[in-house]
Amino acid sequence: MADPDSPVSGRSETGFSLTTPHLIIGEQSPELPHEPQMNYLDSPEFLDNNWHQKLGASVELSLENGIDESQVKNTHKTPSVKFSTICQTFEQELSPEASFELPPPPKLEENSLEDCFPVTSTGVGCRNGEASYIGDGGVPEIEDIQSPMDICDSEVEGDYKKLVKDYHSQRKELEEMRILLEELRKENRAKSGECNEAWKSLKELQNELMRKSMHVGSLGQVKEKGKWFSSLRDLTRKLKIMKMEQIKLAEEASAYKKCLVDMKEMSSTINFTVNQQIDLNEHLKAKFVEGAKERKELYNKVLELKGNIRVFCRCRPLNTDEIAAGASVVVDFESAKDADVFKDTAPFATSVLDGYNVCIFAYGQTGTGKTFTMEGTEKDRGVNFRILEELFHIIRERQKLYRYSVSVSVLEVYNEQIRDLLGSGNQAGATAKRLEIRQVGEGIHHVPGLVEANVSNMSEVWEVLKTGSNARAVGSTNANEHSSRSHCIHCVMVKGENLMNGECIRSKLWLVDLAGSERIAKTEVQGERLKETQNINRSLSALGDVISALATKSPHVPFRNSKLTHLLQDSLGGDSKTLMFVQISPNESDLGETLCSLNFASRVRGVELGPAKRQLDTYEYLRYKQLAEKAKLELKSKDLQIKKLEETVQGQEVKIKERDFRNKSLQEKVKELESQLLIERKLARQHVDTKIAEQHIKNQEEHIKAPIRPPLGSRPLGSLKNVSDPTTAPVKDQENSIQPLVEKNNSKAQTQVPFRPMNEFVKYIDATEKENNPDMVEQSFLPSRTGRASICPIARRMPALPAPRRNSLIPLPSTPNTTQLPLQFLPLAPFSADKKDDIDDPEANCLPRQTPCDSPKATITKAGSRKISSILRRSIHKRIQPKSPTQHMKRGVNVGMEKVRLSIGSRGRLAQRVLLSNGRRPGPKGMQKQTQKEKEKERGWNIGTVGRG
Ligand SMILES: Nc1ncnc2c1ncn2[C@@H]1O[C@H](COP(=O)(O)OP(=O)(O)OP(=O)(O)O)[C@@H](O)[C@H]1O
Repeated sequence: MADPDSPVSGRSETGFSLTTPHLIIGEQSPELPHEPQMNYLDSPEFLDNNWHQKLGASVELSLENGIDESQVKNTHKTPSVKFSTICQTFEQELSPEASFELPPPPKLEENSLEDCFPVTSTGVGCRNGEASYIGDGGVPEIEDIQSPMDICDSEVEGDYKKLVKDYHSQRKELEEMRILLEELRKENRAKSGECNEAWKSLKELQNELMRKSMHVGSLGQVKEKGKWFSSLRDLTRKLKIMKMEQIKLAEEASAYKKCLVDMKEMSSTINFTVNQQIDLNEHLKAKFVEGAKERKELYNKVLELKGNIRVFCRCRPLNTDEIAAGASVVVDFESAKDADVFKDTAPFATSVLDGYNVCIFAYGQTGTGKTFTMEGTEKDRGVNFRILEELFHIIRERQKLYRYSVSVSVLEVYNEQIRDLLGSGNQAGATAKRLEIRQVGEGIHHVPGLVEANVSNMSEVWEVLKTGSNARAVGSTNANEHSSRSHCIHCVMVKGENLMNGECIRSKLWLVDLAGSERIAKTEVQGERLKETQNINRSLSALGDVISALATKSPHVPFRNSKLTHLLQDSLGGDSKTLMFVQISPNESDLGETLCSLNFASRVRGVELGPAKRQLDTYEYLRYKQLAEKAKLELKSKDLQIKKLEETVQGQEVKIKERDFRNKSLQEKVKELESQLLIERKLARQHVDTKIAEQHIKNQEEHIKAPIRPPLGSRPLGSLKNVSDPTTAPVKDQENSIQPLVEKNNSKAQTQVPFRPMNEFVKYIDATEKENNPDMVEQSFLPSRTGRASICPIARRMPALPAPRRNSLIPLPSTPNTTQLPLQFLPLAPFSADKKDDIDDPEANCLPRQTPCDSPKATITKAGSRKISSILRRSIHKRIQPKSPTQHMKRGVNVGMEKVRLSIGSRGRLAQRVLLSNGRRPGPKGMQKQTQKEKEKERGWNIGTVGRG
């Protein structure tokens, strides 16, 4: 509703309202003289004069945009409605809400004629030159007038009668005019009601149009379309990234596949070759092992046949002292002269390297040559050197098949004490370290802290042997005596590994130079020497006991009865080989000792140790077993790694397949979205095109069907006779009424406003690329695509601003741009009741002459107005959305239809409303923030309120 305080809407001088349909009262009031040369404002002739160009402003009316109040204030003049001063002059300021009602005619005074026409000599005249109503009773009839003979002559009488006659005629005409005026009032009331109804309907139409527009906008889903495009771009970008990743993964997978195939081929080839070699080696190994085993068995069988405890008796020759003393030789055997003792000793070296424990010791009386046999001299090497030499010789021979390590320890047992001859305690002044025997395993005894000198060649062996011999001599002032009262033991420890089958052995070679076995009674020693002799005899007796136990296969062997037997436990048992040298003296004086030694040798010789047992190195065996298990675990881990690698490759392949599937699904989704978008767009275009085409057709039909209502008030009161003349008046009026203004103007509109078909716009927006390209904004058709028309009474030429893109299909606000509008849509000229002012005003000549109210063509106008009203009602009831503006005029009532601008071609961008009237371009948010009052003003009617400036 209009603001009642507004001077325009509340107290409009024209009686028009911004929000209500208005009535236009023609310029020709009854008292105005008829000027045939003046044209009506809305006549085609007048329009041809381009009078609107002289007008200062025009306002375009539409439902969506009203006229700014300030603009209305400044740009129009509101005429007042005036009727003839003869009849009545009034200025009625009509309220915008109230219907247009003419004020009631003034009551005629019955006696006014007498006042107006006093019976004087001057006759009837007008007061102040204005006509007055004369009552019926106050007007004398011609017959009733008495001729004043004294004051009037015949000439005056004639004038008087003529005046009376004119008075009567004018009185009749006045009555007719009153009747006509009453009819017009009634018709005015009816039209006002219709206009109100039409206004209400138009408001409903406006709301409906807004809903439709919003619906169309929602159909387009313009906002969502932007989101869709952004989502499409994101999806496209993600798709590209995923495609790149897919390509990389595919390349990696193919490389993995190739590598895997190559690796498989290589591994299969290598495995085949390795398997072949393994089979061959296994075959050779088996053969070799069988051969070696056979050799060992045969060799061991030979040794067994010879006896595991072999006893050699060696008799030294008489020395120079004995020869000088004339000692006799009691021992005589041919082999005693054979010095080649070591020939049968060398095979024990092979047994040591094969893993057998060997014990070689020399037993005999003091000075019989035990040390000479075991150690020898530099020119004549003893058993120790020779057997070690033989040992390293065999090692060299077996170096391709076996790997050996040899270490040598030198110790002595003196008075039942073990002494390390290679240790630091053997130096002068040093305290000898006491060593103990420990059993570290089943049948394995070890002396903790005993120095083990690693040797790899005979020079090293010789150095070790020499060191031990020197250490043994340091401990006594008399080296010969000391050596006779202690057991000197060389322990050669051999560790061997069979390189073919990994078999390891750990064996010992005991080389023992025993103390002299003299009888105590013979030596008659006392004190410390007796103690030494007792210890020596005890140890030798223990050795005899052990050998006796072994010979009798006693379950208990007393190895621990002495340090000597305890040390030699590993090599005196049934698992070892033993060689004993029995040293005897050939001197007759030593015969008893020689017999004792031979008896002892006889007992040892009779011992059957049984088959020897190989000393396998269980430690190395366990170690290699652990290594084998570790290798198996590593092999399993490698297999697991290979399996994991294969699983990884398979997983990558699965991922690639999943990504391929995902890419395909995304591509299909993108295609679906694009197709859906195109369909939505086409539907929106078709909908809008259909609406536009329907509205255009209906508007054309309405313009064709709507007859023009003859203007009212085109004649003065005095021209009533022309009305009565049916032969002349209709001819002239026919010129204005035959061709409706709307129709004429519509023909011009068709030439001036070529409504472009929407297909022209659609062809620019079909390309999807242009949708996404913001730079591709339509340019050429934007100013003309508006297709807007105005029903404003006055148009003003304004340069057309380039229409920006729209965000929606919401109808745009109106614009005063009328450069391309058809003339029937141009605003009407303002009505001015003041004729003088209008005449003086040069622009007033351009104003239309409205149909006077007293026009004899009132009946025709009424019929035309009824037709227009019926059309209007039908159009309202049909709720047609008027796109093209229409103009309906009926007896000064100018009913304008809103125009709707529908613009399409957002092409994927948010459309924007275009406000051409004031250059504003409010966005959707700005439009929403408008107050209801402003919306009503903008969407309201503003007919006749513009262009007056
Ligand atoms: N077969 C032999 N040929 C020549 N000389 C020998 C032989 N055997 C021993 N002799 C000489 O006999 C002497 C004594 O020898 P030897 O020291 O080896 O005897 P022994 O038994 O070790 O004495 P002891 O018990 O005191 O150690 C040495 O001078 C040595 O040269």
